[in-house]
Amino acid sequence: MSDFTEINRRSLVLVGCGRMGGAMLTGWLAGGLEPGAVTVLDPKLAPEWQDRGLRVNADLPDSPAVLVLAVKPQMMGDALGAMPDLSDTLVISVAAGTTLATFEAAFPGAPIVRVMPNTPAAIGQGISAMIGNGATTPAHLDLTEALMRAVGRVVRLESEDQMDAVTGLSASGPAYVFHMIEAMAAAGEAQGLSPALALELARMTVAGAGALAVHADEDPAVLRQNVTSPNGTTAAGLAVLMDADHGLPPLMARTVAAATERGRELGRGAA
Ligand SMILES: NC(=O)C1=CN([C@@H]2O[C@H](COP(=O)(O)OP(=O)(O)OC[C@H]3O[C@@H](n4cnc5c(N)ncnc54)[C@H](OP(=O)(O)O)[C@@H]3O)[C@@H](O)[C@H]2O)C=CC1
Ligand SMILES: O=C(O)[C@@H]1CCC=N1
Repeated sequence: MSDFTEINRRSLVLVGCGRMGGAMLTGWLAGGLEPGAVTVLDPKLAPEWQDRGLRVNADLPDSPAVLVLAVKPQMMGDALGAMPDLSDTLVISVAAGTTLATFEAAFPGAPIVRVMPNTPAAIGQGISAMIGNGATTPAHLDLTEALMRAVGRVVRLESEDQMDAVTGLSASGPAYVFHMIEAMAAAGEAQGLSPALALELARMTVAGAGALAVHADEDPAVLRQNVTSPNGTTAAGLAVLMDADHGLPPLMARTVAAATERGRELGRGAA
């Protein structure tokens, strides 16, 4: 259980309870956040969140401990425009792109932390990166880390400049992995397996390999070599996948670069 004493006493406001906000809220409630201490603002809140003891689309409490902004970057202007003065509240944003400077303009003098989580947070297996502005104290950063640890691991960044690359790697990354499952399953089907069997094999291969990569002492490169018998099947497959010109490395480099650049665009206010 996380120490949410301060938040339970002063409350938390969550603005936007969609895929990411909902995933985090699930972990926080499981981690000891009291439902009555949470105000959720979301005009189209999913039915699963009704009747859970949360304060839904209610007036904001006086001086909440934390305000979490989890709306799309394109909606952030509207959301910020509806916020009162919250000078004694820790503001946390999970929005891609939107910069600390944008939030500082909306909440002058407030402690603000940008966090970049990912959706495995929904099952407590997320990874979040965080960076605070100049008004954050160690206590603010510790409180943010406690919240995000309730839904997975946390790393602290040295500079906000790293945030777009983090977004392009670990926040968008689950989608790349899900697509890899889709691609592996389709490839298995092309070799004659049934769709259901191919999907089960692909899904569990990615899940098992991911778990092994986390729990094993060896680097992923060594784990890959452990699978690869000289002149065997894996070597034949990897000769295609690891091709320096047409394989996964240049494709993944372009993928993460495109996502990173999109984060920068969103930070400049692009629609
Ligand atoms: N999904 C992901 O994997 C990740 C997302 N993020 C970030 O999280 C944020 C949310 O993304 P995600 O959860 O995917 O988006 P969703 O669209 O699933 O959730 C956003 C929610 O906020 C609601 N909303 C819109 N405007 C307002 C408002 N003014 N006040 C209150 N609620 C509002 C939306 O309602 P409606 O649908 O009616 O517009 C929706 O329910 C984004 O900034 C994104 O960059 C970060 C890391 C990973
Ligand atoms: O696609 C997006 O813009 C959001 C941010 C990272 C993951 N989803």
